Amino acid sequence: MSKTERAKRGQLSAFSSSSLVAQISARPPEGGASFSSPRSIAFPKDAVARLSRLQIGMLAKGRKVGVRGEEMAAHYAFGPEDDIIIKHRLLTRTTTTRGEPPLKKLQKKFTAFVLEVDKDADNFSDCERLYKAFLQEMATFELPLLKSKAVVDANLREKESFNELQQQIQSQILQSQADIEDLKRQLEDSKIERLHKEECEAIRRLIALQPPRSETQKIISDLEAEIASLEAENVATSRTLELRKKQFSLLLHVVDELQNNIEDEQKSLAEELRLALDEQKINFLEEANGAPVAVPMADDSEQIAKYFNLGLIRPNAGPNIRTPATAGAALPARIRVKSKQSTVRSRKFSVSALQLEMVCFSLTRYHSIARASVSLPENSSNGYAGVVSIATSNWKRFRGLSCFAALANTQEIAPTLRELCGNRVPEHVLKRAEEVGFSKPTDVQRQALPILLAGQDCIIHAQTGSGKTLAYLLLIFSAIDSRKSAVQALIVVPTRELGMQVAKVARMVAAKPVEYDQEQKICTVMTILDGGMLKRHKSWLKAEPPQIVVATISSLCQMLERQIFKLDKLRVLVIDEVDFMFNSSKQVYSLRKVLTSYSTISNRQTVFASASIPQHNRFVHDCIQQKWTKSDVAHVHVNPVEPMPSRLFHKFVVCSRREKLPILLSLLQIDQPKSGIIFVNEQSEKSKKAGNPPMTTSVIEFLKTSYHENAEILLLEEEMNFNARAASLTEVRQGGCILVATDIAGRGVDLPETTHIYNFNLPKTAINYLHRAGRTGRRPFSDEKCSVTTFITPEERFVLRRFENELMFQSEEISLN
Ligand SMILES: Nc1ncnc2c1ncn2[C@@H]1O[C@H](COP(=O)(O)OP(=O)(O)OP(=O)(O)O)[C@@H](O)[C@H]1O
Repeated sequence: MSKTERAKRGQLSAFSSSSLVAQISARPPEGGASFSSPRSIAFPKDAVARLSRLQIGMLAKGRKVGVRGEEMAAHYAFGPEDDIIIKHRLLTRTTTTRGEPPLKKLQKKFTAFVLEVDKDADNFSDCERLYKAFLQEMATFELPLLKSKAVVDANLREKESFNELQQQIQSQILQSQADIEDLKRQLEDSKIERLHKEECEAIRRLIALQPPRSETQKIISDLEAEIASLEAENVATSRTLELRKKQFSLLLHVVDELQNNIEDEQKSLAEELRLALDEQKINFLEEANGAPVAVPMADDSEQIAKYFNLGLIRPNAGPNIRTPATAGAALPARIRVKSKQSTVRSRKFSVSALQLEMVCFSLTRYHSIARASVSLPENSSNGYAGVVSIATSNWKRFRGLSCFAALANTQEIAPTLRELCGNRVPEHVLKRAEEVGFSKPTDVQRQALPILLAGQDCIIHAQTGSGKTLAYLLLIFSAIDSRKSAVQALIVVPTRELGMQVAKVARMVAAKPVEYDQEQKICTVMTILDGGMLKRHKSWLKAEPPQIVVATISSLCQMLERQIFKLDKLRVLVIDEVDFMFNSSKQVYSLRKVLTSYSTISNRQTVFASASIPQHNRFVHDCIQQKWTKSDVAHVHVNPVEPMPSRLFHKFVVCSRREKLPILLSLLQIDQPKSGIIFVNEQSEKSKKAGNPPMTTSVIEFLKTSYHENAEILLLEEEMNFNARAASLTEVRQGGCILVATDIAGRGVDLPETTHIYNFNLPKTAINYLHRAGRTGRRPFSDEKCSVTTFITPEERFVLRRFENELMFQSEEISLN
């Protein structure tokens, strides 16, 4: 389409059919032009006269057209929408053979007419002709407009009936939906009814199987009688037991006294003997000057008689050395058996010179060892003041010798942590451990470290607060290479709190000691704990993987599943609080995966640790069977007859539930604990649903309003967020706080300042009691007495008694009246 055509169309489009009709019908202004066109047509002044004739004729025609236009407009009375439709149709529809839209054609005729009028010539007849042609063209519009109007009317009517139909359908749909809902409800009801009927039938059948009521009542009354008699028997047995206990302790006391008397007597006789011997040998020893001393072999009947009288020698059994106090001052000593095959050394003992001599004497006298000697060097360079040397062709003969056994009864000199670790643990770690006060090993460290450092898998089973963490950390430091950036040790813990604590100890021991000049790459420790910062860990692991990872099982598995890191370089895997992890249905699946799928026993050393491993023999068997550990796994069970630290003093208060809070307050006021933990059971689901506040809240609120001593009251429970929990623990570590906590603080958390534990609710199991109680008495070499007080209702007494039997402790009832 050309520009001019588009312009024309634009002009025409500004012309609606109605406006055209209106324009045509408009009266001409007085004395002005008789026709108005889309563009205002200005007649030149000199042409007015010439046109006057034409004007008169046109005026008449114009009026005619105008009247006609008004009639049409009135007849059709189109609205603006119709106007648009008609305009569109008139502009676009082509009805003529020349293919022009009607309006364009009409406009052309109108334009031709106007131009003719505009001509400066006597062309009235042309104007007349063109005017008629224009009117004729206009007449052709009448029929299409009527048709359109009819179509529009029909459409409108159709639309209305359609709307009506739609409304009807809509209401029918709504009705049907309501019917469907009704039917559904009926179906559900009938299903429930059927289920109830089936249940009723099953119950009826079950009831039919039961014996008659009278028979059951008889059985119940028989059982009640039996229980009553058992209870009576139990009471009688308890009384007898109490009596026996008292008798036994009296007996022990008497025996102790007797033993003391005997020892005093022996001491003075031994002193006498020593003086006599000294006198006999003084010259000989002086000559020897540190060289091996020959023990008299011939004619020693007098000596034997003396030793025998002193009770130091039993015939055919060798020397009976019972305590280091039996003779003279104690010296560090050792027995050395030298043979062709090898040299065997005994442990280090604390014995006196006289005892060593007696060992030699015994060996030569009773075991026919020709070459037995004792050396007593003046200055001991090797740390031993005396060594019994036995030269023999077959040392195995001496293994079961009573003198070894006898020396074993003497007080053994405990090795230091450094001696235990030897050169397996890096020097900077040992130095740092000593710097923070870990120089003497605890029992569990003494027993477990040789096994761990020899590379054996191990189950460390020892009392709470006994130092298991340091034992496995020392193994880790011995096994990893701090120059290699790879996860070489993994410690899995059950809670975030324990994870944070283990990581803290690991970082503390890994740090560079003060005054340590040597260049040393310190190994890094990462914690992956629940609710932790996955993104930060990802980039850390990507940039430079840490050597040690401390993780809770769920977070760890998340990372392993997403392959954020792998355990292909793992050398040590530690599972702390292992019994808890295996007992938790949420954790056990992931734990098994870590033990068997993500890493294998052949590539790593596996360590399990806990203060409570119920059915430990079964557990050891499972470890081997399920391939969680190698088959030579060692079970280091320290102090199995005393599962709890002996310096805990157990007490209990019997009271009703309502009395608990005031009694707790009175106890706190009496005990005045520097630092204490009040353990409260977690809120049950039933209580939560009933909308009751948790017990922790009640205790906290009560203490905050009633306990006015100089101690802050803090809270630790699962519902708190990670940061709030960490903040509570940090504050409690500083001391001077009373912590109200659920069992979340019961496992592994190390708060050495804690002196008092209060079980506001009786723990659910004996194991829970053990771990709660174990939050106190956590200074390995301290004698400080700590107390555990449990609040029980009268009905709970038998449960506490069961705990006492299971955990082998005794608790004392206290009364505040
Ligand atoms: N050799 C040591 N010398 C001095 N203190 C030690 C030694 N070993 C550990 N400790 C301290 O003993 C306390 C208890 O140690 P740890 O937390 O390892 O006990 P645990 O056996 O793991 O107890 P739990 O079973 O309750 O977790 C800690 O405060 C620790 O610093």
